[in-house]
Amino acid sequence: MVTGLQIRDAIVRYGSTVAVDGVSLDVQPGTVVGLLGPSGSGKSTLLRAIAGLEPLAGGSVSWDGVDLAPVKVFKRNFGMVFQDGQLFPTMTVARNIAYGLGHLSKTEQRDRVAEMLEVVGLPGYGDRRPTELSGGQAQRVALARSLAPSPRALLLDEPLSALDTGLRRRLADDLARILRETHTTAVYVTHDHQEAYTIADRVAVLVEGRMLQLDDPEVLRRAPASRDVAAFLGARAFITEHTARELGWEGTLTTGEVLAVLPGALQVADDGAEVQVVDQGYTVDDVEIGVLLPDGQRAVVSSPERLDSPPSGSASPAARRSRRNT
Ligand SMILES: Nc1ncnc2c1ncn2[C@@H]1O[C@H](COP(=O)(O)OP(=O)(O)OP(=O)(O)O)[C@@H](O)[C@H]1O
Repeated sequence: MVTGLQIRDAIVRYGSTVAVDGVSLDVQPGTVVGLLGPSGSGKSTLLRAIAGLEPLAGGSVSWDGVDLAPVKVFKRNFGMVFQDGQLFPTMTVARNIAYGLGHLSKTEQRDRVAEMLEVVGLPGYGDRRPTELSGGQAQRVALARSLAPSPRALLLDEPLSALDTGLRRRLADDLARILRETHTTAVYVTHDHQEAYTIADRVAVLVEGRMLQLDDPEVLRRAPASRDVAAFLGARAFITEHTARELGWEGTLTTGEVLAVLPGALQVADDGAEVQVVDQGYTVDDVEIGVLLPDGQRAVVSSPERLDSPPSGSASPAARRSRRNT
């Protein structure tokens, strides 16, 4: 029997714009699928179509094999969390979380609110107003409010994007843990690769309304299905087996395959190949050293520190494979 969410050949149009162009994917119960793609790639539109907020021009959205087309938004039993949690400003945190719990008794509501505050790490915050919360706390409350009525799935649209980078990383870890511990079925929209890899069991890469690949993060990084996917994942250089071997790589490629050099794929090593260093710059995590590969392409080598005298760096390749060539 088919279980969970099924999207088949979904098409959403705004006038002449095809925002979602024939996307099919399944979300198994208790798993999280990330929708990752650049701005305007159709992520939010697909999420809204799943929620029933945008009509499909073609295809279907089903739950447990039942077509949801005739089911109204509020009857679909999906929870939603947006970039700005949209808490009711005049209600306390507790009343916000209890909002969808009208079918329970007052005592049951109180217990559920306390349980949800515990889950999102904010026990004792029930009497506060949304204005008395930090951005991160407000998003946790929004999550608690969406989870409280036990929706069959949660649809999250860039829920962390209004937060600063450090908080974002921490909350992404928390969110991943909460979704797993509560066995929540979820679709998670983001344009942040790291966030998608942290939170989602499988990640769908959307570009211009089309789904280019759906895989777990490890497979996406190791074997992007095309140059477009690899480029979106950060590859700037695509090298042949010959060049890869000059860099010390020992694998083999089949005809037509090239290696996509993803961020972090090349590292400084004493016994690596010699390459010309063209520039160096700091990132939050490490130093990025711009180098010229033997075939003249520019690539970036990650290093914990700057090279003091960089006449020739050396790079040990761990480049990732792109299955398709041009
Ligand atoms: N209400 C609308 N009316 C007309 N066109 C729209 C509307 N909403 C989105 N679009 C268009 O549909 C396409 C997909 O937009 P969508 O918001 O789904 O992308 P996205 O991947 O979520 O982008 P972002 O990451 O910037 O939020 C874009 O070309 C956008 O301009």
